[in-house]
Order: sequence, then C-alpha cells, then structure tokens
Amino acid sequence: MTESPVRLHHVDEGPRDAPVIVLSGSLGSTLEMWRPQVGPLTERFRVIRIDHRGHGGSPVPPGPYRIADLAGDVIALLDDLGLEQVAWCGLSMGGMVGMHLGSEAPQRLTSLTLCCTSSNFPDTTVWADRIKAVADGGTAPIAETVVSRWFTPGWAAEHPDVVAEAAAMVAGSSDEGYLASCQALEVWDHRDRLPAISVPTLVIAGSADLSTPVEPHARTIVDGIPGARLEVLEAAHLATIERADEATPLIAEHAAGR
Ligand SMILES: O=C(O)CCC(=O)CC(=O)O
Repeated sequence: MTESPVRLHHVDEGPRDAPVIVLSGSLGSTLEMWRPQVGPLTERFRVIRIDHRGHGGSPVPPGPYRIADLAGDVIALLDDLGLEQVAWCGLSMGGMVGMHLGSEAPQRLTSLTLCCTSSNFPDTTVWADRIKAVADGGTAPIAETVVSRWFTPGWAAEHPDVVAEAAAMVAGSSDEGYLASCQALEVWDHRDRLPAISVPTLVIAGSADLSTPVEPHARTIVDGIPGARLEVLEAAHLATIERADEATPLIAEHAAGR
C-alpha cells in the first residue's frame, strides 16, 4: 500500500510558457545537485527541481518509503501546479521514480532521461548495511564514503570544493529520511515493468559509476525499455555534475524531443 502524498519542496524557474522539465535527484541529495543544469536548461525550459520526501526541504514522514510513494508525491505536485505532462530527468533514486512514472503514469510524461540508475539491486546486503550504519550513527559518518563513489578520484582531486559541498549535503540529510529511502531501494525491483514504459527514454550512465555500473544496471534498463538509447559518459555516479558539459546538452536535446 502506498502512503498519502506529501507536498514536495521545489524550485520552479524559467519561462512560464516553455515546456516543463522536472529534475529529481539521488539518495542523500538536495535539489542543489542540479545547479550546473539550471542556467542552460532555463534558456529553453521551465525547470522544476524537487526534493523527494525525506530529503532537503521536503517533509520527512515516517518510513519505510517505497518508490511508488515518491512517485505519488510527484503526481500530487504536478496536479497542484496544473501540469498535465512534463519531461522527466532523474538521477539514481530520481531515475527510479522516473521509471515508476513511465510505466504507471506514462500519460504524465513526454520523455524520460534516466541517469546513473537501476531497475533493481540484486545484492540487498548493500542496503541492509547502509540502513544499519545510518540507524547507528546517522548520515554524517557515511558521507565521505558515499561521496567517494559520486566522482572519479582525478576529478575529485581537481574539485575539492564540489566534493566538500556534496559531503556536507549527505551529512546534512535527515537520518530518518535517508534510512527510509534506503528501505525503498532495498526492495526496488522494476525489471518486469520496463517493457511497459512507452515514453521516449534516454539512459545516461557513467563508465566509472561504482554504485550503478553500466553492466548490468544501465544495460538492463536499455534492453528492457522499448527504443531506449544509451549514452555512456566518462564519470562516476554523479555524472550530471562531473560531466555537466556533456550531460546537460544530452538532457536538453532529449527533453526537447530531438
Ligand atoms: O544514489 C542513489 O540514489 C542510490 C544509489 C546510491 O546509494 C549511491 C551510493 O551511495 O553508492
């Protein structure tokens, strides 16, 4: 059973009459992770960045959460804003929400861009361990390890300010919200629903992504969604930050229907 929707904290920018793109982030992030995309995308889109439940400025209802709950929050937000259809771009957990919407509410989407994400995590011990760590000590002690998977070592060494900001974002996440979201990822399995996704789909993966490696995660999604296209960037898990120069035009062109 899914929970009642919560009102999502969001930032809504760009021309009011432009096509709408929604940007949805990863576990432990806030809508600030999309800062590199805001300038370029607002030149041609109304850009709505969201914090999922348990994250950033959004409410933190009691867990466990399910991806269907996060998607229900999104539908409620689109209804509130009077938006029939939007282009979706989500990274990791945000991509999972996009896949759920793509199969269960495709009439609300014009396109899907799925970045560094997965339709299932076969090794659930990753999540059991993460849940225990956060239950024991909160998000602060795991922040550095989590962020070590977000950027390649070379890029991280050249951008210590970005790495420090990302670590502060994870450390500043609600412990309850993070843990309840890990519980959603622990049971997430959308593999059987991928063929039901009928909206045009672009999958962006990072060749050095250790959290959701191209094989098998991106490959399973591309093989499962009819007509889906794969682009692999030289990046780790947060490819939209590390390779913003390549990721942002790919996101824009796909959302524009090209
Ligand atoms: O980033 C996500 O939304 C889920 C995958 C993940 O937890 C990445 C990581 O911390 O390794």
